[in-house]
Amino acid sequence: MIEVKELKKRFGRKQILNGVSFTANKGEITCLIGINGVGKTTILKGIMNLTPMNSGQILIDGKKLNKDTYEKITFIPDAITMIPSMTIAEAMQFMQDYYKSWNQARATELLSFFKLKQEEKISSLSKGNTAKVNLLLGLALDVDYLLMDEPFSGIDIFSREQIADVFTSHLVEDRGVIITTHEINDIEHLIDKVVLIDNGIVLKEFSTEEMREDEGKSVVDVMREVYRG
Ligand SMILES: Nc1ncnc2c1ncn2[C@@H]1O[C@H](COP(=O)(O)OP(=O)(O)OP(=O)(O)O)[C@@H](O)[C@H]1O
Repeated sequence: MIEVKELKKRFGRKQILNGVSFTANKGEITCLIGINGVGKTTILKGIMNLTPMNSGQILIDGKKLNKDTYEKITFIPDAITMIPSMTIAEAMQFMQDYYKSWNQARATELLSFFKLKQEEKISSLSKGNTAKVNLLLGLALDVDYLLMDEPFSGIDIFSREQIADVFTSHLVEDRGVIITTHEINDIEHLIDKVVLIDNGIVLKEFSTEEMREDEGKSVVDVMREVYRG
């Protein structure tokens, strides 16, 4: 389980996070939602220690962040970080050389799942295929937790559907996923839990199934209530 406790973060005079707490379980997809600039990416970077927090605590399976906990998590940013002149095969080789946790069998499976050709250069890929390669490079690592920043951003509906399908496949399996997205409609049926961030705090944290069954509301219904009052 990832436990985020009372995270606070200021950029200059702007207090972005003001005591954010939530948990994300293994085997579940937890979705961070909130309007632009509310601090969703900052939270993911805080969990990875890429952005130092002013205060708060993060526990991974009960342990504070350390070298071993880092090997359990990977962060998939919203844009590919590979050199554009590389082919997909070269990018995969780079990951294999760099990460002990690289799982070549899973990478090969993801290539065919996303119908990608490994001889293609990253610079010549469509936006949708670039997003898929970006996901492939993260998903092929044998880690327990995946943090994904806006994996659906700026891509067409068919690519979005294909990317959504990976979440219900064994390629995500029993891993814990924290995802940020604006395309909630596409993935509402996949999400187990929602953490709604507003004004630097967690306004609501709920199970999508309980919300549907107990209150008959979708995630979008809850968002409308919160943002339109
Ligand atoms: N390195 C930085 N220096 C200064 N301000 C920053 C920095 N990183 C983020 N911010 C500010 O912190 C706020 C939160 O940014 P963040 O990217 O976490 O929001 P977000 O919820 O992910 O937004 P979006 O939905 O647009 O992706 C924004 O106002 C942003 O401008």
